[in-house]
Amino acid sequence: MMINKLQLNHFRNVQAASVSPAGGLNLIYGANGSGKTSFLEAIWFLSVGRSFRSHLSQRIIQYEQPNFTLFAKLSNDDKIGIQRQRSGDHQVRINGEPAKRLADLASMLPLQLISPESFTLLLDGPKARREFIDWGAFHSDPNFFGIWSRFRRLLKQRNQLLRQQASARQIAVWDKQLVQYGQWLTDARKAWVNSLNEALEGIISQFLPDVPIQISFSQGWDSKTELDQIYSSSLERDLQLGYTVSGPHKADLRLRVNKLPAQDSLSRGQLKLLICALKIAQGVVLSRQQQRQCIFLVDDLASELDQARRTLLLEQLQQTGGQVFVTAIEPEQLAMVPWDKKFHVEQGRITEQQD
Ligand SMILES: Nc1ncnc2c1ncn2[C@@H]1O[C@H](COP(=O)(O)OP(=O)(O)OP(=O)(O)O)[C@@H](O)[C@H]1O
Repeated sequence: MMINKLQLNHFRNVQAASVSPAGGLNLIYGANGSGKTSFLEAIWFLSVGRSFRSHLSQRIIQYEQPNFTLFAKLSNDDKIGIQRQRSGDHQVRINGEPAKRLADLASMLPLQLISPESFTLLLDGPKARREFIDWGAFHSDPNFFGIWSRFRRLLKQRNQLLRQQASARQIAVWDKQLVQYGQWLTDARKAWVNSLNEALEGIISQFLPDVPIQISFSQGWDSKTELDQIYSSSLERDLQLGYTVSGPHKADLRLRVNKLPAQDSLSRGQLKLLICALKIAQGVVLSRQQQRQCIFLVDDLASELDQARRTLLLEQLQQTGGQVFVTAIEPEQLAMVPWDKKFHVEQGRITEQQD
């Protein structure tokens, strides 16, 4: 999937912009504070329905404006429109009709973002890595979202019962369904991680050839024990604590170098390369399994990477065959690949540059 046309109105410092990006490599360049990240943020918003920088959508509306509007026309002619009011009201339209759920946007526009915020994938707790695995499982199976949502609701209900000190019999009623959905989720996650590992091998051998990285899936409970036994055997402890300690909601992706957590062993540049490898692998698996291309947004590609690694990263992104948006301060920083289109951003004005 790619974006053929993108329009932004009153989005951060962009008053109005209409661009037709290339299907391949797009460079977005301009000085600090010109609006490059805002451009990527707008694309992200169209897929996820929120920002990757601020939890408050009001902050994204251009100062003194009542709302912002985003519109994208995709390569299959689908259209996505989002308008957000300062009051908090918002409208999301897909092909002119109100969208039923935000997940529909995500499945229309699979995206991977590589930005300074992406370091949370390795530096923060397991939540970000779980979301990372679930991105793949979500795109690989249309049933994933429904089952994942039901699992979360059931877990919430179980935790509520635990806090209310409900009887074991009452809780067991919920556990039966929780086990069913939880096991399904876990199998879907395992399958995705297996495919991801295959794709990762090749990419990591290029990005970090001398670093022995081990990647393993941790399902969230002792793998030698069945999930129903986990829920029943830990019931007493769960009741004492008032929440469910183990289960698929604790799943994680473990990344180790010489048996140590990757974040404790790798340099900042190596961590960035590992994150890039993980994100590119997501797109590679998606296109292998679903014959769908993922869009890559790369904010400040040049930072923390030497010239050789910048070239390698750009080449790998290009090889995915997906649409790529990369930001840089100066185009000379990334002159090693032929850009399909270049856009200059200056004080929120976005203009396509001809060579
Ligand atoms: N709601 C808003 N209304 C108007 N301007 C805003 C709003 N929010 C942020 N800005 C401004 O928009 C500009 C664009 O920020 P952005 O982060 O997109 O720049 P950038 O080109 O990525 O910069 P850098 O190279 O420093 O990362 C900044 O100058 C910021 O102060």
